[in-house]
Amino acid sequence: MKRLGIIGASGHGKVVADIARSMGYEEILFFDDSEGCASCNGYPVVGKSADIFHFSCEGIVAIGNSQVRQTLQERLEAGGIHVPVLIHPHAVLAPDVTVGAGTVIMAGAVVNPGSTIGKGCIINTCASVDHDCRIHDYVHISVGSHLAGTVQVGHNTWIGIGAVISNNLTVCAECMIGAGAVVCRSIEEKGTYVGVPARKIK
Ligand SMILES: CC(=O)SCCNC(=O)CCNC(=O)[C@H](O)C(C)(C)COP(=O)(O)OP(=O)(O)OC[C@H]1O[C@@H](n2cnc3c(N)ncnc32)[C@H](O)[C@@H]1OP(=O)(O)O
Repeated sequence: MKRLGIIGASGHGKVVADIARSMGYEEILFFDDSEGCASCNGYPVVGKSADIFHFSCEGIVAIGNSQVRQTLQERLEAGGIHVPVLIHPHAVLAPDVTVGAGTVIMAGAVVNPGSTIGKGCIINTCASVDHDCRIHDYVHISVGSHLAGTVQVGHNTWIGIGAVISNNLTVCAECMIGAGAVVCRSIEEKGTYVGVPARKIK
């Protein structure tokens, strides 16, 4: 039986569970460290994150915070739990695209030829990653954001909802690109960037 443990009984967790169900997982169990959380979208919450090691299942982390996601995914991998890649059947990926363990690709997302997606990433609903992009580990490309061709996004960076990154640019590690921002120049210093064109605010 295909059985998946999802750490994080949140809104994001619900979407991850739905993708897993559509990929043929027959049993889905949630694990969450908050108190008093019994179920998530009809699936049972059966314990805290550390309890997953007592169950015979694959495991994935459905937590938006990239540092927490990385810590927990590394714990799963070190504990010998298989961390799958989840891709919604209505996402479109070119055949040569490589995707790292623990990455989740939502419905309507498109990833074009020559691109690589690292570990523990979220390529959210209707986001697009065009040709020859390099998305490093634990990046989140939010709902409806668009990366043109040959864009690099560094480790742990979060591209906000509806943001746009123009072609041939790099966004370095540990950045937050705000909702609706348009990045027209490479970003080489970590921080929070918003607006059109995107400028650093923090
Ligand atoms: C399925 C899903 O839900 S996926 C998740 C999608 N969610 C997102 O993408 C969230 C993106 N988050 C944002 O855009 C946030 O506003 C952030 C992270 C950029 C900034 O948040 P904070 O650090 O809390 O900044 P704060 O709200 O204090 O704003 C600071 C200033 O920047 C401005 N600002 C904040 N965000 C933006 C933005 N996206 N575009 C333009 N200006 C912005 C604010 O108006 C404020 O300006 P002021 O000082 O003149 O009043």
